[in-house]
Amino acid sequence: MVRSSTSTFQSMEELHDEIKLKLGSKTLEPFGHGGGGCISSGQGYTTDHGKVYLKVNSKAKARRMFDGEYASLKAIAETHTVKTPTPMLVLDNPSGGALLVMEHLDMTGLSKHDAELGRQLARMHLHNESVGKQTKKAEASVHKDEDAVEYVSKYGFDTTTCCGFLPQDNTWCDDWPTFMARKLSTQITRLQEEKNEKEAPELWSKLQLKFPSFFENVDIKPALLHGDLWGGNVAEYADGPVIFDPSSFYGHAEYDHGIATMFGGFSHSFFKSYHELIPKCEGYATRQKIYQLFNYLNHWNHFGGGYRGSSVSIMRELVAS
Ligand SMILES: Nc1ncnc2c1ncn2[C@@H]1O[C@H](COP(=O)(O)OP(=O)(O)OP(=O)(O)O)[C@@H](O)[C@H]1O
Repeated sequence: MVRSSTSTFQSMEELHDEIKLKLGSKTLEPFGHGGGGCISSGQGYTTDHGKVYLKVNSKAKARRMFDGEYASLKAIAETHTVKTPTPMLVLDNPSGGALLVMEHLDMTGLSKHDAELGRQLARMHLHNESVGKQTKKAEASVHKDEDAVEYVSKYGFDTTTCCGFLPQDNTWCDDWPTFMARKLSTQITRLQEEKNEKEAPELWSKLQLKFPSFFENVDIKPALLHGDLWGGNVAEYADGPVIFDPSSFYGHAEYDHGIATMFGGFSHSFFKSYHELIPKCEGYATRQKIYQLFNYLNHWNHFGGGYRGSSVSIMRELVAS
């Protein structure tokens, strides 16, 4: 992986020359149709070392978004549990915004590898815990491994990551309910300030009081999360399942199921194989509402009032529970 500086370029040609230099490739030729998702556009290119995918966004804060995606892809890849495109470069774009260069994968919709993705996601969620167990064993041993991966004992991430294009406050926190309440609070404050919303803040002030009760009797260990695991961010390629476009942080493993169950795309086999490795804990269904609430609020902040009804009704339900 090659990380860039924050230099800017005079033209697209210069930008392409910079990418070629950083990738050590003489060629950089577009292929196929350009594409992209709701937030950014993208294009595949051939290089001397294989195919790469350039994800481009012209927003002023695109650099922060792509730095977060780069760090997330890297963290997931380092668990060796589930395939993600290898991130290569983040560069400022001369015409505004930024771009992310990553490995190109020929992806198709998730179908025959759905159960395998369930297993692999569970292994990714368990990875930090297993690092913790190995660390304890190593502490008791006389042979020290200087290169051993370190256990993460808090909730958060070293880099700001964006769910959509809005930044998530990943400042490290010792306690999951506090971290999760802060995530919700940030969304509510934005609605209050930017959309003059009144009812959601009132409901949140009531919900906050009972918030810790939703997490009683659950042993929550920090797990590396994808952070935006909707059906549009999972796929399969020739060798198995793929997850992409993450906005990672260390949090409660159940969090990744929140958005996964909002828009479909995940089968019974996916959840069955996941729960064979991480069984459901008491209170799972209620906590799913909390994790979905974050995503409804985040969609409301991104895309407008179409998500207001779902957000407010979940809050009312949780307040009354
Ligand atoms: N590494 C890659 N290789 C090949 N195609 C890719 C790659 N990354 C993304 N794509 C294609 O681009 C599409 C959109 O990608 P992505 O989800 O990263 O965009 P986005 O605008 O950030 O997302 P979203 O729609 O989730 O908000 C994917 O569905 C896929 O078809």
